[in-house]
Amino acid sequence: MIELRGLTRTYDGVAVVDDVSLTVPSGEIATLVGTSGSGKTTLLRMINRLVEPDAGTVLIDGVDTRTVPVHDLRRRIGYAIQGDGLFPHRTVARNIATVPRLLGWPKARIDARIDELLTLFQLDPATFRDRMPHQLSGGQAQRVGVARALAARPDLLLMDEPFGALDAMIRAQAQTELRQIQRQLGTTIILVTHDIEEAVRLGDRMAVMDRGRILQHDRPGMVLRHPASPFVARMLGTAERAFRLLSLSTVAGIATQGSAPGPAIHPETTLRDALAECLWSGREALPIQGGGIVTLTALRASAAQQAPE
Ligand SMILES: Nc1ncnc2c1ncn2[C@@H]1O[C@H](COP(=O)(O)OP(=O)(O)OP(=O)(O)O)[C@@H](O)[C@H]1O
Repeated sequence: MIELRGLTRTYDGVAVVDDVSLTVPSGEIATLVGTSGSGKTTLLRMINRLVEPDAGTVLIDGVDTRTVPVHDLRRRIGYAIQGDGLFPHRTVARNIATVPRLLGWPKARIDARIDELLTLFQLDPATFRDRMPHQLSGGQAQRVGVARALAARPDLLLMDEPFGALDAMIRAQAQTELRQIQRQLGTTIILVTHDIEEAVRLGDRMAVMDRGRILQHDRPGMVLRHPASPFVARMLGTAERAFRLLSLSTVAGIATQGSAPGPAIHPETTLRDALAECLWSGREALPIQGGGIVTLTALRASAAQQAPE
């Protein structure tokens, strides 16, 4: 579990992070969204002490991070940033190996880990292991950046816009991969993003920041249904809220028996995507792979049920 208590950081007399407290239970993903300059990156960097707080404490599993030598702390915490932050003169393999080498892992274990991570991120090890960062596309470099952050299996992973340079398709894929990896390893993740969709999709809880303060911190469904203020509602995109809520559930939950014409959809398809498919193809119902159908009526009923009173 990670606990931030009363964290404050001031620059030029302005508190850019202002008395922020936040608890993230172990094995959860907390997403952090907010206006530009609201202090998200500063808050994240106070956790691994790349920025020292002026006040407040960070506890990781009950241990005050000030009592841990900074280099030990940074080795234990994965950190993936926008851009990728790769060392330009090191191969992909050497980049991924950075922390395992510092920790003194045997070479065979490091090599196996590099191949495992490259495969996980759909980068063929034989092709990519010896490439230099400038020989990668932006999206490939970002995936290597995330692989490097995960290399030593950190319990805590801090991510600052890690998927910013990915196109929509690879981005969705990278998000799914991150979720799978996180579930497998039980990693606790704090992820800063500008993408509300990403925050809703990935966050067990999401925090909304403005001017150094957290305005709301709750399950995405709760934030969408009950934004704490008109400002939060605007941030979430007032007109988009209904669709974002629909993207939190899959058709498996509202499937009924029956048959319907046309191509079948996957049971994990979100209600939002199913609605789009109904509208786009002009169908009143869609067959689901493996049996059952989802109807437009059920989609509308589900949307109405989720709407705030
Ligand atoms: N080293 C610094 N010196 C002075 N001011 C700083 C420093 N680092 C950050 N700031 C200021 O602190 C505020 C918060 O910055 P921060 O990068 O944490 O915001 P952010 O929410 O991550 O922004 P964005 O979404 O635009 O990336 C900004 O006004 C920024 O200009």
